[in-house]
Amino acid sequence: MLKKLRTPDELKSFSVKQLEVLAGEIREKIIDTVSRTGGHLASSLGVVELTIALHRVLNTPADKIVWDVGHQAYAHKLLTGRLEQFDTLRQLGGISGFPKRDESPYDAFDVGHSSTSISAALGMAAARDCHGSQEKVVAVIGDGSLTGGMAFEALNQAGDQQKNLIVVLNDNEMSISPNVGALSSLINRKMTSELVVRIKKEAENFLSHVPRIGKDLLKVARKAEDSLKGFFTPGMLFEAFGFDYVGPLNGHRLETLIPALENVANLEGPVLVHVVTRKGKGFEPAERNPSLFHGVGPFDKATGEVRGGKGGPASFTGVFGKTLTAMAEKDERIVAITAAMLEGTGLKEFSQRFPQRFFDVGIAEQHAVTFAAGLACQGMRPVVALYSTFLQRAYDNVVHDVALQRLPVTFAIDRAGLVGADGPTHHGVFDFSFLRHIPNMVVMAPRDEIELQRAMLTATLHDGPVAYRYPRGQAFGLPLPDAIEPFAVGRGEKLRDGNDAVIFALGTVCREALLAADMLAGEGLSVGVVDPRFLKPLDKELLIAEARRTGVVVTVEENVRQGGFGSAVLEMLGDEGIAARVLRIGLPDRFVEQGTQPQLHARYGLDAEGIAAGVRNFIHGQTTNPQSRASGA
Ligand SMILES: Cc1ncc(C[n+]2csc(CCOP(=O)(O)OP(=O)(O)O)c2C)c(N)n1
Ligand SMILES: CC(=O)[C@@H](O)[C@H](O)COP(=O)(O)O
Ligand SMILES: [Mg+2]
Repeated sequence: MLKKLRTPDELKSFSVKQLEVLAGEIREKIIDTVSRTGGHLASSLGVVELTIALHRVLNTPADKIVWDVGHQAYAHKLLTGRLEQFDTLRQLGGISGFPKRDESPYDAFDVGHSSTSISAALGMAAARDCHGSQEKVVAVIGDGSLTGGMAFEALNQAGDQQKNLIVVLNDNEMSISPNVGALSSLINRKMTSELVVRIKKEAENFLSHVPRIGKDLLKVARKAEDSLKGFFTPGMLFEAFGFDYVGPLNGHRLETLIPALENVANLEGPVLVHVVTRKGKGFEPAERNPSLFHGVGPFDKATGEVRGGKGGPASFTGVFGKTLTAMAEKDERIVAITAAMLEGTGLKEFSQRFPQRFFDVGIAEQHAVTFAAGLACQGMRPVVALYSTFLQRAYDNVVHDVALQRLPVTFAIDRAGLVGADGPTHHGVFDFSFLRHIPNMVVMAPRDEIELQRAMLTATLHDGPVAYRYPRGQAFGLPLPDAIEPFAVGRGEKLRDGNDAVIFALGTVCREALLAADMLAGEGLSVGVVDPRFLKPLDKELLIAEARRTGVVVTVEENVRQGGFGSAVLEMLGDEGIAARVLRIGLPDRFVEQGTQPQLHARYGLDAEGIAAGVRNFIHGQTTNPQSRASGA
């Protein structure tokens, strides 16, 4: 059936039985493909019926479906003409793991970061009303993504404007890990007993003071099933925002889901449809362990065993998590904060060892940073572990709430550089540029895991904001020393002498620069390598001395060239009046596509061969890096 389907419009002629068969085929295709490509399996499996029902009821692409995060849109892709390309999912040159307007007219909004769907859908609804057209606009948001503040900013405006807008809340009680926060307790109707007692007291107090009807209301409330626990429904929350509330609906029963959505589609004003689904539905290992199968690498579809999961060096994330836990044993001021990325940021062990000093704030990066600022004001040493791409959300909080007050907040920036298959929404290639101009910040990029530990200790000893960044994936397997030695702030290290040119390589690219220098030595070129360690403050003395000595400088960074480390070196040399030729190797002024990390490093001249080619050409007089030119820099 899936093979024969040409457009989602054809779903309108299918019986519910046929649609159920189709759902099975879609699941099979998703499991089979993701078992080879890796990807966001559990979230996509959970919304197969919901996706079918939406496409059956709506007239897409005229009607708009705005997926939040977009990691659950695989069924949507299969229903909207991408079956043939589906095997290329998340591969270099293949289809994206997220909705993309360039990829299909059915993809209404580009996404990858969470909590944007209601804002974007409301914008579309407002535009529709300006144009005087009639299309329907639907935002589909998960319970995890609803913890992001932007979702509430949008609900606030939507309830006020009363535009025709449908928000589908896909409630599977999971973010990547189990969902957190008071809101999730309300939505899942699993209020903790303290919360129930508190609400009960407050509500009874309130109701007993309502003139005339208060006492009756109180009686009703008391009689309600499970006392007041049953009286408070998630619907009340959304109704308070001016939405009509429909639900909770079983998100896997097409025979009830379709008519319910048909009714909703005819309602006026904003409507919130609460749909309950099971993350990983239809693949037992994913249902059992939805966190593992949230974003998973290739696996054996017969057993659910994830391939290549064990063995090999620890990841940078793993070294960070272990080291922070060890440091927290010695320093009681250290607390750790994650924004819904417990496993992703390596904080699981810390959370178990120090439950009182660990905070998962939900998908709320801005709040995470300002919350850390509050902790720091009161003498704690908060470490906010965020992916580079998600820290973008909290830029003003870093500036205004942390740096301005010179608060000792540490930013542990994971997934810095090119992350691979998630692609342009997730590459962490801007943090050098958006951090280095902030006064009071210290910014480090360790070249390996030993240096990561040193950066971590340096951060806890420094009385002000510090950031250090490290990449996705395995570290180099270096033996970690028993004692960690902190850096002197602003001091780099010369790793190799050379007279024809010097490479300043910041971060894990340093290792590739050393390999490049080896290659060039084989060709008779003498190239030095310096690890600057600090993006800010720069080790001026060392960098200027090396620039003066060789007169030929090559900077290397896994960040956009605009405003990054190379720019900092150019500014320094300009300010100091040093005449040196400078080549900047880094990422171009455009969004980098998806692909494996090695593929992308090679494409953008950031591996040893690429760096060697750039340096060789530059020494021989070519003024720009050929790799960057070929890739559009
Ligand atoms: C701003 C931002 N922070 C963090 C993430 C990482 N992330 C992706 S999906 C996800 C959980 C989303 O949970 P939910 O919306 O409930 O969707 P589900 O996977 O349960 O279907 C998180 C934390 C993100 N994409 N964007
Ligand atoms: C959709 C999303 O934002 C996350 O699931 C992200 O893909 C996780 O990335 P890692 O696999 O690097 O943890
Ligand atoms: Mg969820």
